Amino acid sequence: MDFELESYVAGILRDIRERGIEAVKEYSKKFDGYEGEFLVSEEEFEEAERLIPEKDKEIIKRTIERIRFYHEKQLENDKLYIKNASLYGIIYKPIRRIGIYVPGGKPLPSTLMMVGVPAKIAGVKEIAVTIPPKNGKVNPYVLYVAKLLGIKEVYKLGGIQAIGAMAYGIGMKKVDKIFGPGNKFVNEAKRQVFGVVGIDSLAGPSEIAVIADESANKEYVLYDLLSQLEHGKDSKAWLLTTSRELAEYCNRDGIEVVLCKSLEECAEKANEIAPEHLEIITENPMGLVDLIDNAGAIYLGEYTPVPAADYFLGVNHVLPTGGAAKFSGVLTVMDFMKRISLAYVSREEFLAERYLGIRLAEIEGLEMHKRSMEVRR
Ligand SMILES: NC(=O)c1ccc[n+]([C@@H]2O[C@H](COP(=O)([O-])OP(=O)(O)OC[C@H]3O[C@@H](n4cnc5c(N)ncnc54)[C@H](O)[C@@H]3O)[C@@H](O)[C@H]2O)c1
Ligand SMILES: N[C@H](CO)Cc1c[nH]c[nH+]1
Ligand SMILES: [Zn+2]
Repeated sequence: MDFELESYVAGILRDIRERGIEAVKEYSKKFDGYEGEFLVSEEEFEEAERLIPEKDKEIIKRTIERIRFYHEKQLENDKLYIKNASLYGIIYKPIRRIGIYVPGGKPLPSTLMMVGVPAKIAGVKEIAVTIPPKNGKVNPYVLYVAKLLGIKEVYKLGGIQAIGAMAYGIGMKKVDKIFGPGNKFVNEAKRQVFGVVGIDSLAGPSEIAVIADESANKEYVLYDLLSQLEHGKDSKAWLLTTSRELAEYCNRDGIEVVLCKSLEECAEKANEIAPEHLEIITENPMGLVDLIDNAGAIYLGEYTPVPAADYFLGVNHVLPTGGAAKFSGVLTVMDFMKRISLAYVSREEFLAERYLGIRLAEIEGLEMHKRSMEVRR
């Protein structure tokens, strides 16, 4: 836990809560050099669309199709059953209003695809998007993706101030849950507003761990490790290997190399790290899957590099980091839905079984609970 970061972010969030839009404006000016309207106008959407080459529009559409294909399979049906003429189960309802944070230090339109597509499949009605502006503008590809997904509410807001604005409803209608990854400031702000709103997961600075043996192609492994370090100075990369030669080849700045005696030891190291992404490039990658409990995503073999998953495989690239893969997982369609417990009990079953509740209410000393069940005829 980074206590300095915690109190730094808490101070800014408190200020935003207390001073509202004035504070949001000040932090936008300070951190993003932006002064002006936050909501993106219709003209800005149109200008963005004009800027994008037709070929790129096709790339984006095809990628969205692939992401949709993968995610449609995740939608769960209500689970209901009837017993003694009573109805029991779980029904699912989409969250009404969500906020999507799109990272903007290096703008990531692919992240809006990864969050927007499952949100739409789940049936979320209202979506607000925030992204830090660059030179006063939103990345045109992000606006084009928003347009394709039918999202009209995009705000030029980044960092802690974007999370505060979405959580407390400042300069926009409050959202019910915030989705999307970000740097350490964004991630910590999301962690701190949890409870005021929901959050998807702690999806902070990118990470990769690679388990590889002597059979792995050294160049492939090295580029995969470097790919995630490219996201920023807080990103992490680990190589867990049984090959001394590979260990030496990948011994570069930013890469933590662990030479292990066996692949089982590599797997156990991976479980301790709980990396966002775990690549397994060994002779028999499937053979290790059973040994892995903690990873946001597991990618097997030479042809499943993380960047392919980041962009075009269709799998989701919003994943837990910083060890959060020990208790949470990849973003799915069901993160955009709430479970609601449903019961419709028949008189016959109620009267036959209420003695259980009546006695338990006596054990707990809750008289009105007991009466509620007793008074019914
Ligand atoms: N885990 C995942 O699923 C996942 C997916 C995609 C990207 N990522 C990560 O998202 C991150 C994106 O980071 P980014 O920086 O490019 O964009 P970002 O939008 O997350 O952060 C940029 C914003 O941070 C704020 N900021 C910067 N310095 C600050 C300071 N000193 N104090 C307060 N606020 C400050 C500014 O408002 C700035 O606009 C990367 O670390 C990347 O690895 C993670
Ligand atoms: N690797 C990031 C997730 O950690 C996702 C991403 C987006 N663009 C490129 N990469
Ligand atoms: Zn990436």
